[in-house]
Amino acid sequence: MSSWADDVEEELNTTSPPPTTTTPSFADRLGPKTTDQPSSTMGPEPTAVENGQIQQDDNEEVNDLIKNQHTVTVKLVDQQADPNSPLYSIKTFEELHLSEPLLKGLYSMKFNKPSKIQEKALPLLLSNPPRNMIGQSQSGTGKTAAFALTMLSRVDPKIQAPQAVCLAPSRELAIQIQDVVSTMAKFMPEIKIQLAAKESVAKGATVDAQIVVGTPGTVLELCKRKQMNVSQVKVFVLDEADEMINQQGLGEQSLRCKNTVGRNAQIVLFSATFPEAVRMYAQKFAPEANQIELKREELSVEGIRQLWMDCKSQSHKYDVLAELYNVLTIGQSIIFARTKASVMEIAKRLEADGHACVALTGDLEPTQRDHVMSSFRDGSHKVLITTNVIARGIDVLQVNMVVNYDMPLTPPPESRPDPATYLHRIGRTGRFGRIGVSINFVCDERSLREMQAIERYLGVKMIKVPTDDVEETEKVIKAALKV
Ligand SMILES: Nc1ncnc2c1ncn2[C@@H]1O[C@H](COP(=O)(O)OP(=O)(O)OP(=O)(O)O)[C@@H](O)[C@H]1O
Repeated sequence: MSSWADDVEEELNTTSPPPTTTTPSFADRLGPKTTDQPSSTMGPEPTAVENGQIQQDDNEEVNDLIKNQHTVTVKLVDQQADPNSPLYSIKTFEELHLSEPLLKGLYSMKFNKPSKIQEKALPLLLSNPPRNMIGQSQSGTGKTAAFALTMLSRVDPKIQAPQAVCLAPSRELAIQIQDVVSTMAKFMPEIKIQLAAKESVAKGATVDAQIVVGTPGTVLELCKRKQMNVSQVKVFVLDEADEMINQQGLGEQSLRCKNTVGRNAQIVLFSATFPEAVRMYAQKFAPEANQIELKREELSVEGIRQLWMDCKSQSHKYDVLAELYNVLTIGQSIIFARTKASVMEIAKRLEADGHACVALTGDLEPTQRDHVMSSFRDGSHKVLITTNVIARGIDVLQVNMVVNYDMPLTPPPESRPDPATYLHRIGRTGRFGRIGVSINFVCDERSLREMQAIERYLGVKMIKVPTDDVEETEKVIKAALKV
């Protein structure tokens, strides 16, 4: 009989990659670039900037807002499941019969009531026998807690080996998830949570934590080196699952990880976006899964005011950004540029012009990345310039502005407008019912069309603010942010 390590080796050699080339991308489904008419799946007309209704208030109020914003479609695999059953959706965490220490952990995080996705997903995630899940809800609505609770509820503290594995697309997100799970497990000292990202596990050390949160490359590497035995894994989670299964490289690694943990694990896929073609693949990845789905017109987070600025040229974009520095530092801001080189260039120029900021790209060493991220999280830096590397999942509540310095595009050679990445980028603000502002910089016909394609796809109308009247623009932004 082959050992688990042999199985891993075999998987690494034999598993075929997911259909990254045959699966049409999200952008493939965009309408023609030149059409001005909205698509028939347009959502409600966007609200005006000054109509921002969502208050940045206490958790209670925010929670109600989250719960009441949208209806979600729940597709149950088990058609016998009774939608009127009290377990179909829950109003309190107590109804889940979680262990006392886990409930204490939740309350210590001030999670007094479940959000809508938690309310719908948790009873399904925790039911027995375990069922796979494909869960979707808008950015910042509490998906992490849903899968964190699932992992913490299913592991046996007496077994000192990995029983739940959660994979994320970036080091920063894996660290954040590990932090959330650890905080939630604060009163469960017998449960260990291990980060599995570059340089987080010493060479030769054995991973004996019950829960492992990491990036797929490192997890595979640890399995291959026999530092981690995944034969007892009961829950396998992919956060940002559409990206994890569909992006070249990541998709292949995620599939190998899934095949390595074996057939019996409960597969849990979560994301704010599941483009249709990727959803079909997700259904193969997590067979017979219960599904919680959003309609296209529900994808946008209502608390985020989406603005745009008509810059004269590429170089004018920098001047406009520098002029906005005052409003960028009201709270915290993330500026997304397309390439690592432009991220570094923008950061260098801002610093030279006396505007403090930090830059994060995949080129930095892990320790540098951690340093940048913690200086942003602790507020010592208020402006972060980055690429798509942290477009997803990052939860820094003080971020109230996001700038798309360059519009998001799918990877080359297609390089088409990418509504999914757009949603994830702007979703770094407006977390859990808070107010946020996003600004798109447009500087020519092409970038205008890219933005319009995203507008049409999402059924939103972005509001133009002037580039030659900083005071007016500041006024609009401050009104939107209610400051
Ligand atoms: N039940 C709850 N009560 C209060 N706050 C909550 C609750 N659930 C989650 N939160 C908070 O909401 C914020 C957003 O949660 P989370 O990061 O899980 O969102 P997400 O849905 O995973 O977003 P994304 O799609 O961007 O990854 C976090 O700061 C989290 O602490």
